[in-house]
Amino acid sequence: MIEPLFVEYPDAEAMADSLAGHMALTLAEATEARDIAGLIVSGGSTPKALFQRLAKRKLDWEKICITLADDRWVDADHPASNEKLVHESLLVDDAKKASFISLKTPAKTAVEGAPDVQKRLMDFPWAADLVLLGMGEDGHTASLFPGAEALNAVLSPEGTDLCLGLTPKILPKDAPFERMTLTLPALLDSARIILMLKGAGKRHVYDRAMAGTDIYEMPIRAILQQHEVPVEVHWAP
Ligand SMILES: O=C(O)[C@H](O)[C@@H](O)[C@H](O)[C@H](O)COP(=O)(O)O
Repeated sequence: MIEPLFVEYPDAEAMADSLAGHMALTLAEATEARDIAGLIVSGGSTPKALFQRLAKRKLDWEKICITLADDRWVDADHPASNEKLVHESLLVDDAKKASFISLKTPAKTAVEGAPDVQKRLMDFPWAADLVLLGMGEDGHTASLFPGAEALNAVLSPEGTDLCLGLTPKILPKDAPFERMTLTLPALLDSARIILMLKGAGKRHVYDRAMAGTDIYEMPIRAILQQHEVPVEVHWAP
């Protein structure tokens, strides 16, 4: 196994500053090389400071297409919506010119909404130039939750779906909702993956993920232990 590059920062601000620089450079290179860039970002609480810094970068934002690695099945104005976070923290100022593909439809459930989201995602400029992921303390990433009924389907390397609706077996207290998630093959259809982690707890979870191989127990392993896409792990206390 090739170990991911592990970068450690003194604090969360330093991590956000540095990652905003790295991501801006990758996006600038992509818009220059192929006139379009594809960026997949995660929600949750960790990336907000990074989004605010990235939004201030001078980039050809109109050539950048952004979507989410996953979202909670709530309306885009709901406080728990990842789309809301992206609209308020990343798609501001100049970055407003970027195009955004939402993972939410008016369908009642994410499972019912998945075919429409799949159609929208066909317009994303695959392969993604950059995927920004987070990780939960249970070892999930995007919404690839351990124990979820649809986990087999979302992790299947032969799967042809870009996204699927899924309900976490244990609903996270801060966001107890059904999810729409990109599948593992969609997340791996990318040139570079950045995993952004904050706090001692996640450092411990990361070490545990690297110490075992069962991707069903800790789905983040399917990202950390694959050989197709280079992964960098960025951590701050
Ligand atoms: O919608 C979500 O919850 C995510 O996209 C999820 O995969 C997130 O990245 C991790 O749960 C970490 O979340 P925190 O940054 O809030 O710790």
